[in-house]
Amino acid sequence: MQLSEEQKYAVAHLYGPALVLAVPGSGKTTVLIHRIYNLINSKKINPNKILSITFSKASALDMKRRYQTFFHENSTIPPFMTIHAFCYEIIRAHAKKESRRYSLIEDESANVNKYALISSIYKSINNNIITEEKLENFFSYVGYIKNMCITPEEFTKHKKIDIENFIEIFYMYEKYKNENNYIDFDDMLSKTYEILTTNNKILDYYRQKYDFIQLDEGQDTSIIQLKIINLISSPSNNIFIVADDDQSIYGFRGAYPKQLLEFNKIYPNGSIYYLKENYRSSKNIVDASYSFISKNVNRYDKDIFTNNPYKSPVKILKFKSILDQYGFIIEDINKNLDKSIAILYRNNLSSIGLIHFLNKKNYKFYMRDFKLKFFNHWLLRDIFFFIEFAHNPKDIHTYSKIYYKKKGYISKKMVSWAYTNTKNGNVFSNLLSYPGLSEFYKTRIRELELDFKKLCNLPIKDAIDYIVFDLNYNDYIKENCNRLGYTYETIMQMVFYLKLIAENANTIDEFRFKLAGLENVIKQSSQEKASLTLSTIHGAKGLEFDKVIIIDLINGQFPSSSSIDLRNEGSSLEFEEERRLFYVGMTRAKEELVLTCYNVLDSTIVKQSEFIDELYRMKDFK
Ligand SMILES: Nc1ncnc2c1ncn2[C@@H]1O[C@H](COP(=O)(O)OP(=O)(O)OP(=O)(O)O)[C@@H](O)[C@H]1O
Repeated sequence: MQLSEEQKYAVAHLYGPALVLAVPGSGKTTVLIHRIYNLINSKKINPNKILSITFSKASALDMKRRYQTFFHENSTIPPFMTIHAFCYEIIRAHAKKESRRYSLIEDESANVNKYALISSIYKSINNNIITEEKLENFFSYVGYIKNMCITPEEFTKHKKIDIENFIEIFYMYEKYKNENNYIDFDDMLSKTYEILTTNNKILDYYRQKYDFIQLDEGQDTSIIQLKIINLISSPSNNIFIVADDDQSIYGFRGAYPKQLLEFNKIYPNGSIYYLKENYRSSKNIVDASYSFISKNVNRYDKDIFTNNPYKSPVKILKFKSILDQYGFIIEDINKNLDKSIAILYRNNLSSIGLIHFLNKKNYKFYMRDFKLKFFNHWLLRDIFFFIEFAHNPKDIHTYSKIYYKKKGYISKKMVSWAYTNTKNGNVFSNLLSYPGLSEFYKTRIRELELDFKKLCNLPIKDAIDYIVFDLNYNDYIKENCNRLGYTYETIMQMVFYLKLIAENANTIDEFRFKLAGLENVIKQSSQEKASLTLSTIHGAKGLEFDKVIIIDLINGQFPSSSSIDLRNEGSSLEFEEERRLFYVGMTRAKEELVLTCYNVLDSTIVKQSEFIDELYRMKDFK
């Protein structure tokens, strides 16, 4: 590969701080690995003295692989590490000196893990069980606080928090960890910073260990991360950062690209290099994505160009239904078997229906960063409870989990009565013997019994509809989804996927079997070597494909409903991050980019993404 003049200029940078501000596909990673090679081969620097810090484990491996393939290098490979791995090394070195041992509490299977710990602290303070969503939010807030170097009090001043007594729980969590030598991922950063600022010996050791530090994806570096890197690279300040502020997509975790804009304040003598040429994408894709991102207000304006030719126009396809969208994808994959294709989406959930379809047609795919939350979701558990109870109406235990989630006017008192007064009959006959029951209630209970008898005989797909709409589980969803951390639309999307999977399943065991099969396919797909990749856009950061299809472009999904609400209230930070995410998705494509949406999900009419409206207004995509 022949480096361009602007790339050569950056690669040749030797001493002192440097920031490379670059556009997508301009060779940031390429420059990083060439610079290492240059330092080692032309400047005879010891490879072990050049540390490259990446954002994720996957990119550390990717960069190492690219370095080896590019230079056929089998001698000493310089270190490529995530910031967390680097920090953990420092913590362990410090612990050894102090004869202490820290245990990591990230692993869910460990005896003491952060999830179990917070669940128990939450219960002791709020006398209530924390939901999975709140638990996830809790750690996301903690991550933000630690990465931004702020206090929980400062954090809650500006953020609406859905966790009761958050500050108290935060401090109890910190205290417990400190007293018992436990750390989580976020502590790796704060603890490292604490060690480096209080222990000169360790600081000096690491300053001497590395003469050059390179930082990839600088736009997603948080305040604490940059502080650590600044400390280690000082006083020589041989720090080389590559970044694109338009690709900053981890603001919710504390990424702080603004500090790049202040680079010259931190390092008045620092050099700034610009990489403006996109080598990856066709001219159509570069033009469309550039016009799109220019809508963001909070950004560096920069020139972007490509010498690549025009290829297929960017396509926007609107289907009648989500099923038509899947149909198109299958057809399209068949036509492009020789290409690398990525199907990208905003939320992990989007993959469920698609995987079901691909699996039915025996397509192999590689999947990145899937979380198996869907298969453990409360919606699924509730639906199983309903069907199981329909088959065993004597099972008061199961009934007690659903009686308040459906129509029927059954009170807690009545259920407790049925618990203790189990004659031999089913739950309904026990309920009917509740003392002083009026005719009104008796009629309702008899109706309910008939409802469950009917449910018992339905194929699973119809049973799901019957539970949601005839037994009014829908009302429970509407009233509770926000409290449980979901939009109503998301839950309805899940209901739809469950019905897709349940097709042709007549018994609950068949349904379980299908779900387990799908879960298995997903687990295996992370090991598959296939030309088709399925990924969230977050997971596809840094990658490239011949063809990219971004699916499910529905307003409320992408951009997310919370970002739209906040934008409408006057705060557009989150909305701009959604736009950057969309931009990252668009710029993964080399030759072809297809954006798809639909009118109807199940029987509900949905609205296409505002981003599609924006693109339509900018260009003629027909
Ligand atoms: N000088 C060059 N000539 C030809 N191809 C190049 C050149 N520099 C980089 N490329 C190619 O352009 C593509 C993008 O490069 P790279 O992945 O390094 O970009 P990037 O800036 O890190 O991308 P992004 O930030 O969008 O993930 C790769 O396929 C790379 O091989």
